[in-house]
Amino acid sequence: MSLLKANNLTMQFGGITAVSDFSIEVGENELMGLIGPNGAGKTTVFNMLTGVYKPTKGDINFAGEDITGLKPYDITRKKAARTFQNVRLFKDLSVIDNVKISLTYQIKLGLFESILRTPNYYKVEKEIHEKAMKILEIFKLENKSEEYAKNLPYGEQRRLEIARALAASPKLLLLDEPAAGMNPQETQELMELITWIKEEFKIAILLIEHDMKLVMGICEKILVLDYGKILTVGTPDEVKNNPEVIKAYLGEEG
Ligand SMILES: Nc1ncnc2c1ncn2[C@@H]1O[C@H](COP(=O)(O)OP(=O)(O)OP(=O)(O)O)[C@@H](O)[C@H]1O
Repeated sequence: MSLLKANNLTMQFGGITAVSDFSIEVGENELMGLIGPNGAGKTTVFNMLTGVYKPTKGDINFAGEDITGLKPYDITRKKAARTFQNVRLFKDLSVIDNVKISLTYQIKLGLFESILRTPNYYKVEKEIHEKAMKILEIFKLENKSEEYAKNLPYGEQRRLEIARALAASPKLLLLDEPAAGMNPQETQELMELITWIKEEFKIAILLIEHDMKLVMGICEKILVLDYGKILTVGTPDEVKNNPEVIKAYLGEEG
């Protein structure tokens, strides 16, 4: 069954059509890649799917509900969480607090309980702490839990961003160039981690990535965008051997 189904999404900025007639279906436990040359419209697609932009046309259905036009906050609550191309962390908070923020979104503690610090308040606080530490362990950041997010090396900041998104217990995780700026070894480790997350948490993942090795190595299906339009959708092998895809990429280099 498809978890995400978007039909004929179009995004215009003034006279520019950044994306036109974009449709996508992502299954409940599918790992899908969104690729395309620079400026093809990948981030614009993410921005429409996560409520940053309201599509000029088209509709988005997520987990059986129409989410077209909802705000990012509401879409995260409906369990679609994302990361950004440029890392967006709370840089002046500790590593663990970045994760805790996502977790507290989901916990309903009354104002009364928070102000009076009732026994339930401490119980919930402890649970949040333990859950946050577990998530940090997955991303091998448990020893850095008290460091400022801004002091982490770049590769670890990227991992922390994914950790924070995962803390929102998403059904769909949208990753915008998760391996950007990582060295080959970090990229390899991330590939394995993304596949593991998909299997362990039984979630769907949609990722934008320029690193072809990463995309081809882990995605079950790949959607190729070019000049705001879908060029093709298929398995890594189908996409790799598609002459139009080869032309679009060679065109970029030439
Ligand atoms: N807010 C905006 N206002 C005007 N034009 C925009 C806006 N956002 C994106 N665009 C334009 O839409 C087109 C697609 O941009 P987008 O960033 O989605 O591409 P991309 O495939 O993510 O590129 P890259 O791989 O370089 O990140 C570009 O021509 C871009 O200039």
